Amino acid sequence: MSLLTVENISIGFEARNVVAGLSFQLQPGEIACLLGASGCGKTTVLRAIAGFESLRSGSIALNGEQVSAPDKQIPAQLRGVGMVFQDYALFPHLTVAGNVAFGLRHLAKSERQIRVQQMLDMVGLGELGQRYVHELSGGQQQRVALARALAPQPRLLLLDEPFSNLDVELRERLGQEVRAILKQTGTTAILVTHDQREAFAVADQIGVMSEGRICQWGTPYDLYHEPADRFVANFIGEGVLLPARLTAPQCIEFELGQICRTAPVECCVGCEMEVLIRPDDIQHNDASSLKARVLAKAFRGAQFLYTLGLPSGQTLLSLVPSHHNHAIGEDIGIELEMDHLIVFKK
Ligand SMILES: Nc1ncnc2c1ncn2[C@@H]1O[C@H](COP(=O)(O)OP(=O)(O)OP(=O)(O)O)[C@@H](O)[C@H]1O
Repeated sequence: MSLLTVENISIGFEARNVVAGLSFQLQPGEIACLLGASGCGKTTVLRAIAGFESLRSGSIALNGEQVSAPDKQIPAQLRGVGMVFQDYALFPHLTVAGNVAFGLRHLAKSERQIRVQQMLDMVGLGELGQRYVHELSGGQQQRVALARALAPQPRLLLLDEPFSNLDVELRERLGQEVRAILKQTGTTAILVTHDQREAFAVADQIGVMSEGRICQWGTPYDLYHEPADRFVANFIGEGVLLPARLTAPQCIEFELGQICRTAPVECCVGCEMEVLIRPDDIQHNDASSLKARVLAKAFRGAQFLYTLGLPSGQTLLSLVPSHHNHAIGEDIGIELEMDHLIVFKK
């Protein structure tokens, strides 16, 4: 049985619907992410699952038990759902251990102390239980918030932009750490974020959201390599869409040449389409007769991300090992190496 079933929910404020007919399911132990631009309704969905927003239509069930429907709302404190907020919402007047113990008042003192220490050890703060929150770094505070939310062993953990106050590098590292902790404890969780690197680091399944709907639900790999539409293709990863045409039942021709493979759209010979070219589809090869001009370059450590101009005026992106350091304005040889063919009908 699914741990969480969100079925066709709509949520609105006054005349406006901000979530419209949204559905998804989570299996026990699964980590999902709702990913989307600011204002698309991610937090509203999370709040509805927690029990803080009412539904206009649809239903939410936890372990098969309906907890939300238009005429029903089980109170938040009875749902067994934990939350980690963007600002951590830690209590400044309590020690780290006091914060983690907050949701454990139902346990006997000795049992509570053992659980608090286990949680702090798990998040790598075993020695810091007696510190106060202001004596910790942002990353340490984030871990206290996680330990506090996990301590009562919620059946579902909701994380609302939990890394947004941290710098980019720390975000990715903590994202991986949080994933490891959730997996270790078998916790089912939903992360809400607008940052796809964070989503990729943490989630098993991602729902890409736009205007209160889920456009595509899938693994990070599938979203990147098999985006369902132009919106997801543009939102996930980098890339450009180039004009193309079907020249034979299984051959697509465009400015960089011809690819003969079954196109993942129904289309007649002669039909116009667009092909998605990711930076990793374009290999640098000095010996290639296909040339493109370096228009811009961004150093990414091991690689450069080159923006390349084609003779038609179209631009491309290419990830090239950074020992190939070419100047802006230089023409370089490129070749196409595509494992995944992604096309959209015009
Ligand atoms: N209590 C409320 N009253 C009226 N409108 C609201 C309320 N809460 C949210 N909204 C509106 O609903 C829409 C979705 O908000 P929500 O916070 O769910 O988006 P989000 O995707 O989480 O955005 P962000 O990443 O900026 O937090 C926004 O347009 C927001 O202004």
